[in-house]
Amino acid sequence: MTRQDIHVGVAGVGGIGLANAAWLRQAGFGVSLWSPRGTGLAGPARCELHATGVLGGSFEVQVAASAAELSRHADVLVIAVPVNGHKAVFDALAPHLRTGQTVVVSSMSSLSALYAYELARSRGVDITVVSMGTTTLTARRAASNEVKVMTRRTRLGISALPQSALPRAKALCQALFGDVFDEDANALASALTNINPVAHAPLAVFNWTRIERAENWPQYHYMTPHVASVIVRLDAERRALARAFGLHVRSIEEHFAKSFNTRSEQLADIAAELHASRGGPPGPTDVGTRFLGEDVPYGLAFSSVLARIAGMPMPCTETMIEASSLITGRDLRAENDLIDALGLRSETPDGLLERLR
Ligand SMILES: NC(=O)C1=CN([C@@H]2O[C@H](COP(=O)(O)OP(=O)(O)OC[C@H]3O[C@@H](n4cnc5c(N)ncnc54)[C@H](OP(=O)(O)O)[C@@H]3O)[C@@H](O)[C@H]2O)C=CC1
Ligand SMILES: CC(C)(CO)C(=O)C(=O)O
Repeated sequence: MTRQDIHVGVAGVGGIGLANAAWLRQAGFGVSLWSPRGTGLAGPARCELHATGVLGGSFEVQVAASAAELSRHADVLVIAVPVNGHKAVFDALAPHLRTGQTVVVSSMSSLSALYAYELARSRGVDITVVSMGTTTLTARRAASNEVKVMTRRTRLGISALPQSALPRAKALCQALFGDVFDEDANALASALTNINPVAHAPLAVFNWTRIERAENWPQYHYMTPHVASVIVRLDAERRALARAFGLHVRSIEEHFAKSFNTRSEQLADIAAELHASRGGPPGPTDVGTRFLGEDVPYGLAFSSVLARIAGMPMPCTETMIEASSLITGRDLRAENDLIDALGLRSETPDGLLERLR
């Protein structure tokens, strides 16, 4: 099979969906894009996508009008929407999935990959679901068909459901995205590897007035030493939670070193280094930011439920969930639609690990 014979359907036309599409086209793969709620990119059936930054060029991609159309010709599906949309996107795709397809979830949180895998199996369809706890590229959408690609990560973790599919799934991802993948123990390790919740929630809460006034604030400059110290405490709880499930996940400092080649050891110094070298990205300027609206329900609140079933306390995580809910005026714990769909509250650690094999 040559690259032109492999067709990738990308769900999501935000920064990551467009960046993945541009990357895959320049690598020679066929690509279709789908805007799940229909607000981001509507027909015609083809469009020219423009990328700037670390990946530059113009690329022709196909535009799918529905989940059915996206899946019809796709060998691989890439899910590139905030986790708030994962269940809805999988529910829409489920009737159209075929045995043998691979679904790549990037980035994956809250075990959304397990939801997709079990949903397909309940319909008698055997797919492989690949989880990445982050993205291969970082990017921001500039217009409906324009993306600024900020960085390409040097290493990131990957896992597969079923676990036995990992060697084949890793080889496929290397063909698609390059030789940048390390193996995570399972999908829970990939979910807990996602450091956005521990980094983004304090950044957003402690810079809230900047967000509310829509100021231009370079986010690593405002990851000040005291804010960094809160992130480090949340990160310690995230790693302790992983250990309670017999898993090792790398620290936030290691994550930045692997993602962006930073050299400093302490998080506050890493933030200063990133600000000096990149000057950005700018922090969010919208009170609906996914830094709280995605990362608290699907990251911190998910961890809180897992901590309860593992019988361990997460005091800083709980405080941050409450502070985020208070400032947004939302019950962010209640916004996660995967926890109950996966039956996590009544699960046991061993039972959950068994489902991830
Ligand atoms: N951008 C980055 O550099 C990084 C992003 N990530 C993660 O990658 C994922 C994608 O990020 P990014 O592309 O920046 O996000 P965006 O917010 O830009 O994604 C927008 C896309 O997601 C779709 N979408 C949003 N909410 C929903 C929903 N509730 N249901 C269905 N579809 C929805 C939109 O659909 P429509 O077009 O129909 O409006 C649109 O296509 C997120 O989980 C993010 O946390 C992780 C690390 C870096
Ligand atoms: C680009 C980066 C690293 C900023 O926090 C990110 O992870 C995101 O936007 O989700």
